[in-house]
Amino acid sequence: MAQNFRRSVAQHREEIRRIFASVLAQRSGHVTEVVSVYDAAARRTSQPIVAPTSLPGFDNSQMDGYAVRCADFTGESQTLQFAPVIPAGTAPAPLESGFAAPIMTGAMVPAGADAVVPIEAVIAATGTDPQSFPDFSTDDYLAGSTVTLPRPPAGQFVRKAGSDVAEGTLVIEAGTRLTSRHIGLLAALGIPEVTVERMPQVLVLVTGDEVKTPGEALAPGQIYDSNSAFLVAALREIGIDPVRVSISSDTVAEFEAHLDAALAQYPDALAVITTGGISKGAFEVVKVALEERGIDFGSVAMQPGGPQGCGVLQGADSTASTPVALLSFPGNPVSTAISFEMFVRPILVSLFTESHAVRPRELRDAVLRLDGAQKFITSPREKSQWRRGIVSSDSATGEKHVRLIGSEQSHLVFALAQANALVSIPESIDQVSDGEIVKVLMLEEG
Ligand SMILES: Nc1nc2c(c(=O)[nH]1)N[C@H]1C(S)=C(S)[C@@H](COP(=O)(O)OP(=O)(O)OC[C@H]3O[C@@H](n4cnc5c(N)ncnc54)[C@H](O)[C@@H]3O)O[C@H]1N2
Ligand code: MOO
Repeated sequence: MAQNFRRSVAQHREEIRRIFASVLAQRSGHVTEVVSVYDAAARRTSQPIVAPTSLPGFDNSQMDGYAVRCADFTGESQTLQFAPVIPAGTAPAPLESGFAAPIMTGAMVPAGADAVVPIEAVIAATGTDPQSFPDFSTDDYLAGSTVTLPRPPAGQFVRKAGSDVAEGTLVIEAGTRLTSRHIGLLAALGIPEVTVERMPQVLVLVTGDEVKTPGEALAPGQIYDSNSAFLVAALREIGIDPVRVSISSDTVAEFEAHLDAALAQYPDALAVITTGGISKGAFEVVKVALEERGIDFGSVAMQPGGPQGCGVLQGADSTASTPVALLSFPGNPVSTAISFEMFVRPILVSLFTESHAVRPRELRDAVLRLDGAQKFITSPREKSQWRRGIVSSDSATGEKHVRLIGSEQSHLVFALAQANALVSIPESIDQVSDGEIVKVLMLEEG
């Protein structure tokens, strides 16, 4: 039976955590997918990766210089004839005794050569610049020219095949979260694709007769849908795979049709987030449709974002073959954004990502700086209020200050976009004065 709850933010967050845990517990293992190495950063490998080749793949030069045979050196230096130049990316002929082959960094060391003498070490012959190579545009330099080089230790500046990775080495274990450094290694090994765990899919379904997609023409009374754009972007930021379902009108049948079609199309979806249609109006489509399916609606002592719904959509009541978490957020854009910060980000980050880039954000202290003559702000007692703020650091003391931007109203998308923090005014407090320390939740690192 659906319930009308009243909860604190912490209680509602725990309820949503429990919902995700129960949905996950009813799924078997990870679904995997193959992705291009270029798209694999931050993904978790589902198979061990073994080097298909050695790195380097062939002996190559670490320096621009001359490939030589050490055995040719009878004294501390040796004058040698020019062999043809070896640019990177070519397969050289074996180096004959008595010759030195000009060789570029990364070029294959020819058979027979066992050291490279860098160009800087060339011993000057009268009237020559030892620091530069001859003109390779014609073969003239091959005609009887010589170069005098100091004796190198065997192996000098030769990067041996396999000295980095030997073919067959286990380079990345299953279950590794791929960093950019892993991605570079995979590409170096010539691996174009990797099998990774599929990130959970979250379906985003917004409602409202008045809500249109940017790019469409607006009739009087209509507005653009910003909630789905926000949610898709916010989910992507934490590595979740969002699916924007088309906008539903405020009719129950249409909402149900959209929901069921989306669940059928994405049978592995972990969750659905809806926005709008859950408060006290005459057309609360989401609430009406989902209460029938066992989703609870009620209020959380929070502003914005008071009206909330959550639960598990069970297969028996919908086309969902596996249980799906369902979260319903209020339609106001700032209410949706703050609901995401409170009830989605911390839970999905802790369940699915370990990257420090998306760590759950922590509350920090900042000194409230009110504008002008304003001495204090008020907040409804018994509600956790989240105001939008801009936090900056005092350049001399390093102390953090926060200035409020916009009011407490939940339609102010410009103020939200300008904010870099949410300012907490807890349930127990109904007034905060200029200069008091408040807790801030940073929306951007800094
Ligand atoms: N009599 C009462 N009225 C309202 C109450 C209340 O307690 N008593 N609560 C208010 C609060 S708080 C909120 S929040 C909203 C929640 O309403 P709904 O979730 O039912 O959302 P809607 O009515 O559908 O829309 C609210 C608001 O947001 C705009 N909206 C909706 N969807 C989008 C979207 N995708 N992108 C951008 N903006 C959207 C919509 O046009 C409305 O302006 O209820 C209050 N009312
Ligand atoms: O709670 Mo509503 O979410 O303030 O605007």
